[in-house]
Amino acid sequence: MTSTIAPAETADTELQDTTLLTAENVVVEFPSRGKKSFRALDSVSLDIGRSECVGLVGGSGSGKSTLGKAILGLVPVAGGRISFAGDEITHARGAARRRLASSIQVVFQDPYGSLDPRMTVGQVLAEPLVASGAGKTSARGSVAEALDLVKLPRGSADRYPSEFSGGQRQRVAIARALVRRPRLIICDEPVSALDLTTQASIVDLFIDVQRNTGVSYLFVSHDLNVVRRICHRVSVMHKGVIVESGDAETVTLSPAHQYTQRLLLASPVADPVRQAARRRAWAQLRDPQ
Ligand SMILES: Nc1ncnc2c1ncn2[C@@H]1O[C@H](COP(=O)(O)OP(=O)(O)OP(=O)(O)O)[C@@H](O)[C@H]1O
Repeated sequence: MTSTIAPAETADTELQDTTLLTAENVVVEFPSRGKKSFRALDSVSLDIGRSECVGLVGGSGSGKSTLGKAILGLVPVAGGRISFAGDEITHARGAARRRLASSIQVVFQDPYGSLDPRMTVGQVLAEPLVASGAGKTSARGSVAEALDLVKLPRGSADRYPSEFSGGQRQRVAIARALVRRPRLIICDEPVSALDLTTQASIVDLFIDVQRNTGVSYLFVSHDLNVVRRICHRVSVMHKGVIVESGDAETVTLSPAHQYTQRLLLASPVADPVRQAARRRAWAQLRDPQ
């Protein structure tokens, strides 16, 4: 499907640079009662190219969401540097952060909790546009384009979130992220709350949206099978540190780090390729090089 929603304009100076986001040695610490502060991110480095999907996998509490929040300016960064489209945004606040809000969007795990039940889908989607000064006609056009992109009928704009299934609500949440034409979407476990069939259709949707708009994703997940399907590259986090990075196929099927091998063994297995990868992971854990 071809959409009229194009990626946001790029400045001439950026055209040579294919990197959209860079995190260098990022440190995030949280206060910890009675002890010295708890380091949730310890010198984390990662980059995301234009139109690229980079996966961030790891177990619960490994720091995946914290990196997303650091990029969004939702937690203070105690060390290191984050740049977006050539500009440093590590400590961006106020007007600078508000300008970034149209370029960096987020889709959360919970399609039930993330939509206001009192607003129609059209109102949910138009709200950020109207708040940033768009006229009603232009907002209506952008809402229709966003609904097209997520393959929901345009008539969905007049309905309430409660009238939709979990997968359809996640489509609405993706449309809300797209409506301001972002260049990067932080997808924080966006399919984890969905059943397997719906998961597959939403992953396919993310892939289609990327093809149609050129948007980049930081795709946070604990599921190696999901990131192998959608991501170009993957980084693996454990206890606030990136322990392994590489192309998605290699990291998810032939991981080098013991922690990733354990994640692979913990993931459900259905097809022969994954079964072979699991056998290799078992062999490596038993007999490390
Ligand atoms: N605001 C906060 N205050 C104190 N500790 C926090 C805060 N936010 C996160 N943490 C801690 O930082 C660590 C990393 O949390 P984070 O939510 O980034 O993990 P995660 O990998 O996204 O886990 P999950 O998959 O369970 O969401 C955890 O130990 C968590 O308890």
